[in-house]
Amino acid sequence: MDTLPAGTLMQRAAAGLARRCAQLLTDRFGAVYARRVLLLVGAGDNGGDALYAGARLAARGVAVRALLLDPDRAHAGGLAALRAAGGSTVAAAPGVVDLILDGVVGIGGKGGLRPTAASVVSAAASSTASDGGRPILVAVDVPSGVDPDTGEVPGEAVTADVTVTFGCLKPGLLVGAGATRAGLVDLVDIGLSPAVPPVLRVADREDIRGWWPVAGRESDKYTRGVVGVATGSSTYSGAAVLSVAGASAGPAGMVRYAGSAADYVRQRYPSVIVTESVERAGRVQAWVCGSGLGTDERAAGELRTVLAAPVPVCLDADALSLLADGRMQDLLRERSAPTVVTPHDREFTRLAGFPPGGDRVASALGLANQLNVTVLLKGDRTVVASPDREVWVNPTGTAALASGGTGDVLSGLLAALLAGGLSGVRAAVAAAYAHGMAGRAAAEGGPVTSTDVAAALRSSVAAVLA
Ligand SMILES: NC(=O)C1=CN([C@@H]2O[C@H](COP(=O)(O)OP(=O)(O)OC[C@H]3O[C@@H](n4cnc5c(N)ncnc54)[C@H](O)[C@@H]3O)[C@@H](O)[C@H]2O)[C@@H](O)CC1
Ligand SMILES: [K+]
Repeated sequence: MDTLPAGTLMQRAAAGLARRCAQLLTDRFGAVYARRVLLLVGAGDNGGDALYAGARLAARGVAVRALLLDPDRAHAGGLAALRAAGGSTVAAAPGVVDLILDGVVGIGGKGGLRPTAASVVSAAASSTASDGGRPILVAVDVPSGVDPDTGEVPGEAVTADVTVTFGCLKPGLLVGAGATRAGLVDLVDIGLSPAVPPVLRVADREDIRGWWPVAGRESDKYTRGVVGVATGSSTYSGAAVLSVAGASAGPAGMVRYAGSAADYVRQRYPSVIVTESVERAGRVQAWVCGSGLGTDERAAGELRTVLAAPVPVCLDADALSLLADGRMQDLLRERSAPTVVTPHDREFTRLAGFPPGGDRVASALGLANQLNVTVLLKGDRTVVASPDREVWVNPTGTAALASGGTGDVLSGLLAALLAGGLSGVRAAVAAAYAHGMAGRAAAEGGPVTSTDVAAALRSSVAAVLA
């Protein structure tokens, strides 16, 4: 990087940005020529990228106008290039705009958009495209107002259709409120190799296929793993059935159920070996414990037995409520086998003593460190963080999964992956990925219940592994 001339990276960024804009214009309007582009230009290099990209578009016959937020500090080279290519500046957003380039702030931005910038952005966004629709909004590097490192949106921010980002995927484009502001994220390679490994990784299908335990010719039901399900109760028998459904869609060779919903589970899943308590369940290679268990003395006893087992454990729902008790947390920290917890925001707050807040990655890492567990923090972009500071984001999430009982399916599947021999992190990431795909598949048939997600899970797993 030291050997590159200063402007080289900016030229590469601008070239990638202009290419993407040209493609968006062609897709929507059939051509690039004579389209109208408005650049919103801040005082830093982010504005410079926008100006150079604007110059490239102007050279292709686009009518490019630049609105400079701070005319005296606008990138001088970029502005000269734009003018030389036939572009011009304007004092206010024109009425007709086909595409807006948000070059207000990039990675140098602090806090939400300042008031002047916010009003310029909202005036521009309310202009009309030449086909009568809304202009396409393309963010340069990050949507201005989004914290690039955390995804926090502390005030006003741009909501983009597409974000063209340079060099690496910033965490703020992948998690939290920032992810929903970024729209589709396009990465432009500008020839930078990161000095440190990425903090945040996004799971893809190849990862999941590579990790998922597959039965070989030598496998039997025990070598494929036995998963123990300690969820539900006579009152909450549905939770038991949903966890068993999740566990059954995983790679484990056998599912054992232990709890007071045993009869109910036996009727629905004749292949599941049922008992009334964890103590009497026999050997398992991993447990899932919590949902529908209740929080009474009996439930606490079952959780203690699960925590004492020298096998991986996935804890959810009522188990997390019971863990708000500090003595239980000591049992957790003493475990040597992997533990995964799968909280939503309220459960996270109870466990950690603080809410996840805007920086979901830092929060998940903090809890993972505090409890010595892998944390799967549920959300639109579920975050998985391990005690050794590995962090993944799941890209398959869908609003369809925000429905009661879907978490039971997820934790059942996660435990089956633990029983199949995956590490806590991989089991969590793979379960979230497949669960998201099942949620999407279920949503194709209309409003989704957790039963639909459970029903879609097997074929979604098969599709991911195909
Ligand atoms: N660092 C690199 O290697 C590269 C950087 N590039 C571009 O350079 C950008 C970073 O440029 P800079 O460091 O100059 O910083 P930015 O352009 O991101 O922002 C700094 C400017 O924005 C103003 N500002 C800060 N917070 C604001 C807020 N909340 N509301 C309104 N204005 C605010 C500041 O007064 C300052 O003038 C990247 O995001 C990227 O677009 C690219 O050209 C490619 C290479
Ligand atoms: K921007």
